[in-house]
Amino acid sequence: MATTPTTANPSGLVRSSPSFRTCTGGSRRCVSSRCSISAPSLFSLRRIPMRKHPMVCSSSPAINTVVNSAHNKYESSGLSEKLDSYRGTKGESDVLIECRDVHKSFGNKHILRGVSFKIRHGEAVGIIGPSGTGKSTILKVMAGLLAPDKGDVIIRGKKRHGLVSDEEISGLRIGLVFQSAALFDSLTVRENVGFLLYENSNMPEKRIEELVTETLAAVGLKGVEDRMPSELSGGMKKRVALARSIIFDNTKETIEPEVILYDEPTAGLDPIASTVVEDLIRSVHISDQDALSKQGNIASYVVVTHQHSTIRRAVDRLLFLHEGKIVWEGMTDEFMTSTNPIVQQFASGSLDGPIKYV
Ligand SMILES: Nc1ncnc2c1ncn2[C@@H]1O[C@H](COP(=O)(O)OP(=O)(O)OP(=O)(O)O)[C@@H](O)[C@H]1O
Repeated sequence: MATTPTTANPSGLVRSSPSFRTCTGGSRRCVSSRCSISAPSLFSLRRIPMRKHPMVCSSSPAINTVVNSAHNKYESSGLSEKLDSYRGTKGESDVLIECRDVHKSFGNKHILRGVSFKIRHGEAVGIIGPSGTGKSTILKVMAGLLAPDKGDVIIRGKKRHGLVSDEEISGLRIGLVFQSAALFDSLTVRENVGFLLYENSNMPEKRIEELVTETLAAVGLKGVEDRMPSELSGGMKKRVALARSIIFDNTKETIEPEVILYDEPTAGLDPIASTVVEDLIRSVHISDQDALSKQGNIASYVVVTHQHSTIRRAVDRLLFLHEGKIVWEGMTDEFMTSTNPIVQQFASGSLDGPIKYV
């Protein structure tokens, strides 16, 4: 991806639920697009030894957090509605995240130019498109790491103002799993996976340890709790990152649904390791069962990917992003037979067609 985070920037820990917040009250948030952890929150860690505290993102380039509060008309292309009627789900009650006419620029580069779509409860959605077209950017906007310059992000019917914060609308947890896995190098696998619980929950350490072991087993990893990230293969790191994103405080009275956003989860893996990760992504979804034969608890997920195998195995519906807009959307099986020239060129990998590489 264009913005691979360093291991010091655990972007995969973004959560939108107060119970999982990464920022504690009054602390200065690091607003780097790669980091959602506030320095004081890290330094106030109670249960991870001080000497092991991960380096905090030191650069915090200001992000333009101005949200145009004027009502932006939803410039629907009509595609969402077509799909809604196709799937017989016209209601709004199952929409967990909606991006409505989202625009985002970096300097004079206009990356997102009016992106609109909805993620519904139970969906497995892929975002595909040429390099540099803004796929990672839209994931960060959905996660609340970047604020749109214009347009809205609506979480379960409520507009999010600015970046994800302590005051984030409760009712939905959002996990973001970065391509690089973004594990803390100086922490063990156990500490990485249990990080947010050690920091933010009142769960006894013993219970967190058990939960970490259980969650690692759910992603097919056993006996790696005491290993350091440097002792893991690339595929194992991705599975640890996945475990970190699905672990949650199950002692709470109310457990909100969770959406996970995966940024190129199979990039850099061999075909078999890719299959393992693709199947894991499916297995933690509510429609499936994890490695412990327990029903998954992830309500919906969104995967940014370039890999055909990931599209085939892990995704039901696709959004095609090109030049900052959704130019096509459809079910996965419609992708290869689409007559849309942009889709055809992308699917075939041809140099000839509307997509120009400079
Ligand atoms: N924080 C940032 N500051 C400046 N430019 C950025 C920032 N984040 C992304 N960009 C630029 O925005 C564009 C889109 O980046 P993004 O990573 O979203 O693309 P992508 O579609 O995910 O690409 P790829 O498929 O190659 O990973 C790129 O030109 C990138 O350099």
